[in-house]
Amino acid sequence: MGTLVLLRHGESVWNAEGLFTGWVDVDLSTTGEEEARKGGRLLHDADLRPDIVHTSVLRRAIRTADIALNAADLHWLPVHRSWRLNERHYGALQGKDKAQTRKEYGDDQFMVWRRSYDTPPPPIADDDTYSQVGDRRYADLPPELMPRTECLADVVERMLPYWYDSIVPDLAAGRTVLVTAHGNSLRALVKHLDGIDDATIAGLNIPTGIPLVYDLDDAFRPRTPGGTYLDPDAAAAAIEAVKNQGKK
Ligand SMILES: O=C(O)[C@H](O)COP(=O)(O)O
Repeated sequence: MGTLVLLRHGESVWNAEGLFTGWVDVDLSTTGEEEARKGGRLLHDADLRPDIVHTSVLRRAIRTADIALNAADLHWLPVHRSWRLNERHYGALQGKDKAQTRKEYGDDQFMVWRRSYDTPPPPIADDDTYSQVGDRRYADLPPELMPRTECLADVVERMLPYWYDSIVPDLAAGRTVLVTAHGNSLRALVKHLDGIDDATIAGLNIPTGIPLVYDLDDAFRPRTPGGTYLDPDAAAAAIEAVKNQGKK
């Protein structure tokens, strides 16, 4: 029931520099801003008109929604933000260079930290420059919910309440819903939607800035498994680039 559009934020400054980002609040690069505009134009050209937007509390997703909506002439839409749509907290890897980490710890450990379903990176110390402890935007979060690291299973667990409580009701009301979020929070959502098993999800990557459209049935399951990218060729190339991060 309803149409769901998923949009990963455009390239961020730290994506461009090859750094693990997680909950660090970095901005879009100029390439990322252009990707967001292109994402909005793709929506417009496909005649897809979201009625409502859900995004994280991180600047790269918020700005992507803003730029894309502006390009689609939908800048006036209501937007809801939640920490539950944030990127996966990357623990002590936040701020670290992906290629260097891969060299230092080896391919296997690197991939376990990036893509295993249930092994989180080591936790970040509260006094680390890239810790979010004390960040005002999380002041209302019960302390036991504030992550110091997360694996994808943790993201599924904290994202799903938002899916059921905030996004599904919009879909049930017949709205077209745009979710502008992050590589791993969207992987968590796609895992749920498509019923992907814990091992197979390791091979799924989400490209930046290309809308992925899901037509949902009455049980809020995709009519077309995997959904449809509005620019499939660009998506395939960008997916390959995400996969190869850290291999420079
Ligand atoms: O947080 C990050 O570093 C990226 O946005 C996602 O990174 P990944 O593709 O290495 O998980």
